[in-house]
Amino acid sequence: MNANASQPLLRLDCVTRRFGGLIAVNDVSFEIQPGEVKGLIGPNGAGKSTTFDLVTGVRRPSSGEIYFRDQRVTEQPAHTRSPMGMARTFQIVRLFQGLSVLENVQLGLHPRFPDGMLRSLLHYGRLRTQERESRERAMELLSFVGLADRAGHSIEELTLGQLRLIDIARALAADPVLLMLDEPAAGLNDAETRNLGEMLALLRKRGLSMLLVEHDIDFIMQACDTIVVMDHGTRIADGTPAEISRNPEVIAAYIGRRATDAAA
Ligand SMILES: Nc1ncnc2c1ncn2[C@@H]1O[C@H](COP(=O)(O)OP(=O)(O)OP(=O)(O)O)[C@@H](O)[C@H]1O
Repeated sequence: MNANASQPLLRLDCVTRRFGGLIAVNDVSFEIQPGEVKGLIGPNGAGKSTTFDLVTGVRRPSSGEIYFRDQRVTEQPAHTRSPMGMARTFQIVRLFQGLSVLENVQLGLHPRFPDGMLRSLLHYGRLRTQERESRERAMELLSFVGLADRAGHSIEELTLGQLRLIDIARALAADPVLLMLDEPAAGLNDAETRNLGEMLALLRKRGLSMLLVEHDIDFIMQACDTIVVMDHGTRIADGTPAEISRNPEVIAAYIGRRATDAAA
C-alpha cells in the first residue's frame, strides 16, 4: 500500500440493493485503499455479483452511496466510470470475434486515443502516429501477460486461460487505477490458474488496486491483502486472509460449509 492509504480509492457506504421483495445486498460498507487488493467471497447467492455490479455501475443501489476517488458515483452509468480510472474484466470473456488478439487489446486503448474519425482524417499524420503508438502499447501489454506471440491470432484460436489474460490486457490498456475482476479463475485448469495468479501478483507488486470476486478460496487467499465475506446479502467479515480464515462466523457460513460439501 502506498503513503496515500488514509484516503480510500473506493468506498461503499451502507449500500443496499433490492430486487422486488428480495434484499440481495443489505447495508454493505467497505473500502479499498490505494494499492490494496480486495477479495469478495461468500456462498452462492450471498450478493457478490450484485455488489460487483453496483461498483462497476451495471446496477444502481436502492440506497446507500458509492464514492470513487472522492467523487460520488452512486448513480453514474458504467461507461462513465472507465475514464475515471475503473476497468473490469468479465466472467464470460467478451472479446470481439473476427478481430485479432492485438486488435482486441487496442480496442481497450480507445479512451487514451480519443481522436474522432473526422479529426483523424484531417490529421492523417497524427492518426498514423496514434495507430503506431496504440500498436506498440498493445504489444507491451500482450508481452506483459505472456501472449505477445499470439498477437496476430484470432480470438477463436485461444484457450479460456489465454482469453482471460487477454481480457486483463484489454482492461489494463485503459490505464486503470482500480481493476475489477469477475471470477477470473472460473473454468481454468490448475496451470492456467497458477499463471493467472502470477499475473495478478505482478500487478499487485506494481501497486495496482484490485477488486476480485472469486469462488476459488485458495486463489483469493493468495491474491488478496484483505477479503470481504458476504452471506445472505450482508457483510459478515472484512479482514486479512489470516483474520477471516479464523473468524468463527466465516467458518460457519462459508469455509466450514465448503469443507462439508467437499467431504460429501
Ligand atoms: N436480477 C435479479 N432479479 C432478482 N433477483 C436477483 C437478481 N440478481 C440476483 N438476484 C438474487 O439476489 C441474491 C444475490 O445474488 P448474487 O448473484 O448477487 O449472489 P452471488 O453471491 O454472486 O451468487 P453466485 O456465487 O451464485 O454467483 C440471490 O438471491 C439472487 O437470486
